[in-house]
Amino acid sequence: MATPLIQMALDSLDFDATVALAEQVADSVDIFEIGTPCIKHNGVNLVKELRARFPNHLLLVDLKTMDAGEYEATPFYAAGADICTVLGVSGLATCTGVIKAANAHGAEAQIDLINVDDKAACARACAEAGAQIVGVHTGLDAQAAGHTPFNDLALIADLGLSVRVSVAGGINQSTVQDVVRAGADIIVVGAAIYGAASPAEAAREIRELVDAA
Ligand SMILES: O=C(CO)[C@H](O)[C@H](O)COP(=O)(O)O
Repeated sequence: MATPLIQMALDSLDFDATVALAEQVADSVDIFEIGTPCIKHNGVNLVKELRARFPNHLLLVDLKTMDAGEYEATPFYAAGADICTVLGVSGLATCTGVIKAANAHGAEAQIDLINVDDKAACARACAEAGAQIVGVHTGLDAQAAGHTPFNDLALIADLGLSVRVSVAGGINQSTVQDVVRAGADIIVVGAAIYGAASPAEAAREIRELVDAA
């Protein structure tokens, strides 16, 4: 199995702080995620800025699209996004719209399974529709209520679908090797890096743990 990719979630609202944080952790991560609050606050110009500064990193825009999939995602792919996210709860028509926009730009669509009741059925349907990535995701509010993504990751990874599986939701130094072993292809880390005293050092630790798993 290939070494999983590490995705750093940039969840600040501040444009300059987001760019500065990306600079600090760039050596240790593969994908920059522009988090949902961040992209809503800063818009497509932040995609262009990160694309220009980091031509060799993948760029995920966490749109969490809920409707008008193709229309909403198209300008972000055009600005340089490699991956945009769409909510599985939006339904297949919206997911298919984002997949269509991704394909038109030689890019990828990620279906976020957050709050989907039947995650296996949604993942299967979206894989059949051509999605490249499904995201197992315990959001920040669900984390605050004590939830974790680990059981859902095992469920989705064990389906053996022809999509990559991403996992997000409070992953940190003590759990990152477990999610590698559970079959995650993309590991998302936000607070464990940006909330650390040294984000650069925390990102290095995560990299070493993933590489050693
Ligand atoms: O998409 C998100 C919230 O909806 C976060 O970016 C994602 O959960 C990663 O952050 P953390 O590691 O802090 O959970």
